[in-house]
Amino acid sequence: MAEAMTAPLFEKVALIGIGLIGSSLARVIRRENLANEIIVSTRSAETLKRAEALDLGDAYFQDAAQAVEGADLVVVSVPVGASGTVAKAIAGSLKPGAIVTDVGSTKGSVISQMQPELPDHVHFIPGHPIAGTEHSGPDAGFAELFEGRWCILTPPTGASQEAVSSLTRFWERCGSTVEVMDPEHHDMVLAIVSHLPHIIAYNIVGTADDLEAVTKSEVIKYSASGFRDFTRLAASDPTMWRDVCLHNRDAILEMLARFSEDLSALQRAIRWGDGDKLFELFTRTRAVRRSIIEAGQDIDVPDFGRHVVAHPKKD
Ligand SMILES: NC(=O)C1=CN([C@@H]2O[C@H](COP(=O)(O)OP(=O)(O)OC[C@H]3O[C@@H](n4cnc5c(N)ncnc54)[C@H](O)[C@@H]3O)[C@@H](O)[C@H]2O)C=CC1
Ligand SMILES: O=C(O)C(=O)Cc1ccc(O)cc1
Repeated sequence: MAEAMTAPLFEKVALIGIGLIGSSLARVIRRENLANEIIVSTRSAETLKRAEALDLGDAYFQDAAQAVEGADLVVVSVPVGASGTVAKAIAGSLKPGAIVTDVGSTKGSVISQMQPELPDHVHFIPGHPIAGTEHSGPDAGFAELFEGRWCILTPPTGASQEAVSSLTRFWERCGSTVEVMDPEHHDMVLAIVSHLPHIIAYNIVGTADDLEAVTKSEVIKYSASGFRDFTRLAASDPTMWRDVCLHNRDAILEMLARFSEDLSALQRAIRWGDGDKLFELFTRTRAVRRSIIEAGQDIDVPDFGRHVVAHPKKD
């Protein structure tokens, strides 16, 4: 009975892209015995060599088409702007009945890039683990990344329930809880909870960096304040976040417009000395933080930090 619990879910898994997310998957797949064979593929020869040195898989291919041959599960973990190129490259080599999924931070755009390229004989079930760090590359990954996190699946209408269940079981064995959602809803929700915070962080750190010409090293010197939290997000991978901004454009612009209005109201309250308004807002936002902690959804940042320090960026 115990053996059935730990039996591999897939015979052969192909991981296309072996950065933070792909390499975390490789590690958890091996640790949890989720597949008999792990095939690793990535565009750059240097990254592929590094993945091999880290012993992340059983076979390594620069050519994604070769990598997916005979695979039961294909996980595409590349910057969202590269999804269409990858789908086109693998389309002709996919095994009938294979599940093709991705981990991209945007869903509408990934679906419109990948869906038209993929053959009808595969099950395309897009996904997004809500788990990550500001680090990238194969060294940055770790098997525990998905533990206690959400993973959102956005299956197209008419998708095979069996394929959705199979992918759900996979993510559950990685430690995540799965939620199914429409891609449009996903993109709107993620715009406010993930994309905007990163954009705001990039902006505030950029502004401080511009000011540094005037204040010299004071930005670094006094950064053990609120600014430091923003610098972690603003250290995230530039390619990944450029693609997120370009590929969730409408939802991000809508949220940014709302954010700007609220910022103007805050600016007005400060200008006119409206202490009540400031106090009311700060009390409301403090309650949001408390409910996140009560729901057990706060990320232990120091622990995260400690772990990723041991796995510095390498891509
Ligand atoms: N970094 C994070 O915290 C999270 C990222 N994601 C999503 O996961 C995906 C991957 O992100 P990371 O692993 O963080 O990125 P990463 O930069 O660590 O790794 C990306 C990988 O894709 C490869 N790659 C790039 N273009 C390629 C192409 N055309 N063909 C084949 N391989 C290609 C790179 O060589 C690298 O191995 C992105 O779509 C991102 O939006 C999702 C959740 C969290
Ligand atoms: O590092 C952080 O705080 C993150 O927010 C990680 C992250 C980045 C992108 C995603 O699509 C999901 C999670």
